[in-house]
Amino acid sequence: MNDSALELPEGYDNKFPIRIRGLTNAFGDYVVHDALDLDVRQGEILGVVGGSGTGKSVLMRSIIGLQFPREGDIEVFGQNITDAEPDEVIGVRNRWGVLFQGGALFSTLTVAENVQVPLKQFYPELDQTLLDEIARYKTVLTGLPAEAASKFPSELSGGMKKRAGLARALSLDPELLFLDEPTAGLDPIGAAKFDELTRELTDTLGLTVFLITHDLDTLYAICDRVAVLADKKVIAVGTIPELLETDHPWIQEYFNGPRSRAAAKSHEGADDRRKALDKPQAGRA
Ligand SMILES: Nc1ncnc2c1ncn2[C@@H]1O[C@H](COP(=O)(O)OP(=O)(O)OP(=O)(O)O)[C@@H](O)[C@H]1O
Repeated sequence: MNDSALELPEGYDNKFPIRIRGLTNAFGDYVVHDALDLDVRQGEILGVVGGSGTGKSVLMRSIIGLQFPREGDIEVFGQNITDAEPDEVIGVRNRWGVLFQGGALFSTLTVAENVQVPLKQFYPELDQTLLDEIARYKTVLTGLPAEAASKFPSELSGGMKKRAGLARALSLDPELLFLDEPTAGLDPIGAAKFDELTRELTDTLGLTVFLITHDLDTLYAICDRVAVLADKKVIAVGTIPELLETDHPWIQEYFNGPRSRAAAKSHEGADDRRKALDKPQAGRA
């Protein structure tokens, strides 16, 4: 879909599809982020964690232009999107896909029609036959049966809705994928399958993934690095072993707690398996 190649700014080397510097977000007097910095590396799945209300979703919304920051710079593919007019960043906006919490599917549209929404928005010239073909392909790509394309969200299970939301997020062949708590509400088997799908699609499609989660299994199973939000900033970013070396109390409590240790144990070897698959080491600190 992205034939309308974005003119990358001179000097941009695509190592960091997202760079954030000095980001401040506030609602009235309530400051959510205060001079937050973050780099997301090309090709990685970056897990974003933090206590409830630390601003993970607000951070994601800032990057995709749904939250106007009070201060700071956000570059996506080398282009500063914070002070740009919507028209100026259209070439960036069609290079990302978003799976919002809960899927956020349009309930009156079928799965295929949901997948076609971004296509129609960015490529109004596409004819219906092609739109149907793309929607069917994206539906199957996310592990749904082809028949699911003609179903309405109310006819799908929770796991199927997530996959349908993912199909829509992938409709424009994005390079960047934003996932907001993708496994929330799924049973453990469904969650593990969704994790596997995320890893597989990331590797085969060459995606960079910004993944907000509370799911420790997801962090251990598929994330290359983890960014920790606390104290209005990203206080640390690295692999889980690297984070364990930091002495911030929240990080210690989070990753050394019994649930984290259980998740670590059940995913022992996940890192080695990823390396064995010869995954490029982008995203490794
Ligand atoms: N539109 C808004 N108006 C006012 N306050 C908001 C708005 N959106 C978010 N907030 C506040 O910003 C803070 C961060 O919210 P955010 O949803 O980003 O947290 P989060 O880290 O994603 O939390 P959770 O893990 O519970 O989903 C919260 O205190 C929230 O109440």
